Amino acid sequence: MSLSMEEESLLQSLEQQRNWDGLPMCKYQGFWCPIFILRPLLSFQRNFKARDSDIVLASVPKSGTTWLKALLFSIVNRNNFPIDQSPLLTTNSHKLVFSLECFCYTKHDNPDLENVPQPRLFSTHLPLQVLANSLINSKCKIVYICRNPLDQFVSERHFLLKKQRDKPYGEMLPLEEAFELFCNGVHAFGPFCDHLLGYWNASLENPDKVLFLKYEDLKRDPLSDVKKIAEFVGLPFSEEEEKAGLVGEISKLCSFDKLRDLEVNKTGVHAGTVKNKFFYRKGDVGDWVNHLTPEMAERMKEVLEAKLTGSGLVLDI
Ligand SMILES: Nc1ncnc2c1ncn2[C@@H]1O[C@H](COP(=O)(O)OS(=O)(=O)O)[C@@H](OP(=O)(O)O)[C@H]1O
Repeated sequence: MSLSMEEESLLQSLEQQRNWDGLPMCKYQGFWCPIFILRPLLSFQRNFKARDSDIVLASVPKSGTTWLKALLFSIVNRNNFPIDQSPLLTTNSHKLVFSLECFCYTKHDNPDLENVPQPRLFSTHLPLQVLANSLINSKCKIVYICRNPLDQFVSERHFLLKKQRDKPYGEMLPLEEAFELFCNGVHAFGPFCDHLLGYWNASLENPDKVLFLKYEDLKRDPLSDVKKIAEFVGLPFSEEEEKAGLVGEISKLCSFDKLRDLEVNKTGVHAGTVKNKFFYRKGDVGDWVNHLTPEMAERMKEVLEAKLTGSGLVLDI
């Protein structure tokens, strides 16, 4: 759908810049919004009606979204499907948990979301400050995941390079230039520090509303985070479930190796354009050392110190 005249004139009033792969972006309410998201975002802000039972997964791209979608779906639906018949075995998690701005609101201004199975699971890469008021004011839950920004940057760059081979927007910037833009917060849905801080502060102010997770913790001890997520969304594992090993089974089903090796994730395509296999690369913590210099890591440490000091948020880099 194209922009209305009003939206077009809003766009013309906004600062614009290209992402590292040439994708056009505009600065809307403090964040770098890919322009193709602007209309869906405005529709979402205007029309989304949250339910108290909704669960929304939020993240900066490449922070563990695909993984957390699989975990959340499995936790919430554990009484609907036995593990060996999970829809995840034949369907990519992006098709089981819909993105609000990249899917639900892309074709319709006011899509019918009434029939999404209860509790409705959605995802978003949007920063907290632009979420629909209805979502903020309801009792719905937000599960946020963040990641070491160096790993996230490397992951995003690889993803864009692969995507670009299929559908180029323009020239891909050299690594150093892309990194400098990233450090300055210029990337899709950035600045990442503001994104993190928005949800981090909300999780401190209202821990029943926002659960703040780290990719690295999830890697280190998935069982503990799976239990934490279940409790947070009001579906704690019973003693019997724990004894039966269900927490471990869900973690194993959603593990990187298991999901990457499924036929659907080796050959399928997401939203008609992105190959599912692009969502599974290495799934490692600390892979940035193979791609970035110690000087780049130092630069990132300075950025984090300047932005996060005093917030209580510490990222392991
Ligand atoms: N199950 C599981 N376990 C651990 N890690 C996983 C898993 N699934 C995907 N990944 C890794 O997550 C990175 C992709 O991030 P996102 O899923 O947030 O991407 S997206 O925003 O949805 O496009 C990307 O990280 P990198 O490998 O570092 O590129 C994926 O490989």
